[in-house]
Amino acid sequence: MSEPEERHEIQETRGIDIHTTAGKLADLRRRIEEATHAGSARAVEKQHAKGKLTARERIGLLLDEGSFVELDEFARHRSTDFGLEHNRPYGDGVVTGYGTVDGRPVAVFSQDFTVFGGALGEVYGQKIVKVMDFALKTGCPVVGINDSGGARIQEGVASLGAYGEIFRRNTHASGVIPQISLVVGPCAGGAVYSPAITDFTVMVDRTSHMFITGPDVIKTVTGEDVGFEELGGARTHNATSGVAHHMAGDEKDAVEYVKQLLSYLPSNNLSEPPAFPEEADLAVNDEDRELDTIVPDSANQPYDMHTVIEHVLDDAEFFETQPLFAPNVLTGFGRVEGRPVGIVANQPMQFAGCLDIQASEKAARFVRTCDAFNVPVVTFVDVPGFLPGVDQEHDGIIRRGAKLIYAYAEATVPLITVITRKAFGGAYDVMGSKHLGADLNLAWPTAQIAVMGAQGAVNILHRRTLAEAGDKDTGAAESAEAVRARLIQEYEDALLNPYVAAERGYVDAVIMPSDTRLHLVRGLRQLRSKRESLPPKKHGNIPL
Ligand SMILES: CCCC(=O)SCCNC(=O)CCNC(=O)[C@H](O)C(C)(C)COP(=O)(O)OP(=O)(O)OC[C@H]1O[C@@H](n2cnc3c(N)ncnc32)[C@H](O)[C@@H]1OP(=O)(O)O
Repeated sequence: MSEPEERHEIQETRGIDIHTTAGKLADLRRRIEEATHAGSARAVEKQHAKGKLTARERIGLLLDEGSFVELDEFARHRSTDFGLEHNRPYGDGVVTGYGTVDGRPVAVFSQDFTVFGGALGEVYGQKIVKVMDFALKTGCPVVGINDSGGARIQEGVASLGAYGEIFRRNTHASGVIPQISLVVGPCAGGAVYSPAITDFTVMVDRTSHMFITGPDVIKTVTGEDVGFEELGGARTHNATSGVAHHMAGDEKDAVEYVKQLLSYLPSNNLSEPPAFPEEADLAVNDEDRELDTIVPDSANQPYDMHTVIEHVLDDAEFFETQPLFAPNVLTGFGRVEGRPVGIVANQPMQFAGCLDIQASEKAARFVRTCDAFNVPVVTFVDVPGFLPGVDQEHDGIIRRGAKLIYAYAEATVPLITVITRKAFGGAYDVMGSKHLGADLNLAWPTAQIAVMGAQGAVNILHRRTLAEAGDKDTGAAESAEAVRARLIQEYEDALLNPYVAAERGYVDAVIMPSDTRLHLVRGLRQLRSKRESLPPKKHGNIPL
């Protein structure tokens, strides 16, 4: 049936005369109704049975009530292959538009699995591209809600082209407007690269899957047996691959996380993150004083860096990103005096806080996100160095660890670094050091800023003395162990402190731990007017 015939039939059956104004209005209402229920009742039921919401229900959860304005509601494909001409639902399987989150403008697209399994065709792609361009022009974040079987097979290369257009928009929008991906169903094949380019990806435990090639293809090609969950479930991408930034228990939790994330980010790179101006009480209180005893006497004993972070942030609220990935470095947002800050911190509870490949990449990406979106970075340092190991070397710790240096060195947002304990070797330089451009570098009296720890240093510096002491162990005035202990003590007293660095201005102040919040408040206030620019260039060449 041709399109005019089809339309005529519908009008007749519904008793609408589109030659009258009332009829035209009724016709619009009918079309809206049809567009709103584009997926079959059976498909919606199946969707709910899987514990998943529909595309429109998700938008309803995300946006402020009544704020959603839909675009391209009546767009539909014009394909004629494989019988597609008989199935032309309004919207073409994706709901796009704009609205507000906490009163702030946000653009959104929400893939509708109940229509063609959310598979992306030419028109569907054009809708996404249009809303992304709209967001870029108006300077508002884009939230992409992904639940799709990927490229619409019937539309072939037109579908692949549409993906390419989306990837290009993702790239051009990167660092201009925040882009957040909610993956709430399948996201397969090359389709995964759109979320991968965005700033944050949130997945839902058990119902989200991301993979380039699925279990069947893997079985055929490599013989490996793996299920969807293990291959590309939320836990895998949160804990193992680092693709995702949050593993939500359900879709409500996922949407809540996205809303909170947005609250720390500006609408675009030319505006400031939203602030709740409130003046901090600068008097040191009992809670602040708890930090004076947090660092154990023994350098080998860990403490939880979360506690330090929570003590300096407003209401002790630390909104962590990627908590399950590379837990030896902590990243996330918080507020100081109502203004967002990004936190990067070594975590002595994991691998003694060593930096490894995953931690370096996690922190580097986070620093760059903060820098792109005008969020000051506060860094807490307790790092014994880079994690030793053949795997680390062969997997590229040199190239991949360099990303963190690059990220700090090119960041022009306010940078404040607090060394709580160890800052050894290259890791000292990497973790927001003065030398990479931090604005204010503070150290606690417990800081140990040196090339390496005492054991390693004494072994190298006093190898001969220790060997001789070992030879004479029997009957010597001073046992080998006593010699070692004395040399360690000498090294610690001479070099394992913050004062050698302070003498050189590498740290701006040695502070009481209990004064940390006070220093952050004052420093961040002062740095609000910071202006720094880098040499003009097309773009840098970060070691990828
Ligand atoms: C640059 C991008 C390149 C790419 O995207 S390459 C990747 C291409 N996509 C894929 O390989 C995934 C194909 N789909 C699947 O494996 C499964 O449908 C998937 C996503 C795991 C979901 O499985 P189920 O939950 O069991 O759902 P289902 O299979 O019954 O699908 C529901 C309806 O959606 C349809 N569908 C799914 N993926 C499609 C696609 N790519 N193109 C066209 N139609 C597609 C599927 O035929 C089914 O339709 P119907 O309800 O039976 O009419």
